[in-house]
Amino acid sequence: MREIKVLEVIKLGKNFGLKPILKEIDLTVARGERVAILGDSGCGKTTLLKTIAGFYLPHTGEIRVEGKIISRPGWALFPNRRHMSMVFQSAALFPHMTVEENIGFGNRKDGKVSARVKEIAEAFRIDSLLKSYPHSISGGQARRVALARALAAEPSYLLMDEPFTNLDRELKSDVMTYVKNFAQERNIGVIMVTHQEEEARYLADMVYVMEEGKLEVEKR
Ligand SMILES: Nc1ncnc2c1ncn2[C@@H]1O[C@H](COP(=O)(O)OP(=O)(O)OP(=O)(O)O)[C@@H](O)[C@H]1O
Repeated sequence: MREIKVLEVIKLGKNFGLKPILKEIDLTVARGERVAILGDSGCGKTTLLKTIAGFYLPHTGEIRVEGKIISRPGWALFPNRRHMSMVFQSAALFPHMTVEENIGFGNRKDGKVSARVKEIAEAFRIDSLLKSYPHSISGGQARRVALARALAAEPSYLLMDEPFTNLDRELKSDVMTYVKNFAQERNIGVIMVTHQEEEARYLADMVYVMEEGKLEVEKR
């Protein structure tokens, strides 16, 4: 049988307490495809990404990667076994590690990885910070380190929660172009959550809109 290289979210539901946050979400993202999700604050975008990444269990439905179930009610494959990288809204760097160690985290310390870390750090203009610790860098720099860490792992799927906020215009454009090319060249499936329509249209092949826990293809 032909291998299906696709991430499938099927009728996914998630509650916090009694409140339904995600309602029967269906979403398919193939390797090499880029999807953006637009939506107002509080509609459930972060909850969806964290459920796909394996940090939350769904209440209904399931998530499959290449045909295999990775999340269903009562069971989820560990986040670090999913070949996914998640860029959190808060950057979430490891405070006791240098920028270089943060970016290289999760990779074997071979020459290939250090060359990749160096290349990404240069592209994101954080190469002068490699020996610094997260407490001594700015919010925009921390966000670029978080993005660099996610790319350096060369995931099959990249999940990004508002990844380009805090970056000035010129830098944002360079970083977005680099992420887009990186994903394209390596056949990485991307799901990005954002409030910015411009970012969504630039990065993604397909834009969805989320409203009160429901996901629909954007109607233009
Ligand atoms: N851990 C949690 N426990 C209880 N309620 C939560 C939790 N996380 C999120 N919520 C609630 O779920 C709803 C959706 O939150 P979520 O963070 O997914 O929204 P969002 O669309 O990502 O918002 P924003 O754009 O502001 O980041 C909100 O009402 C939020 O208060």
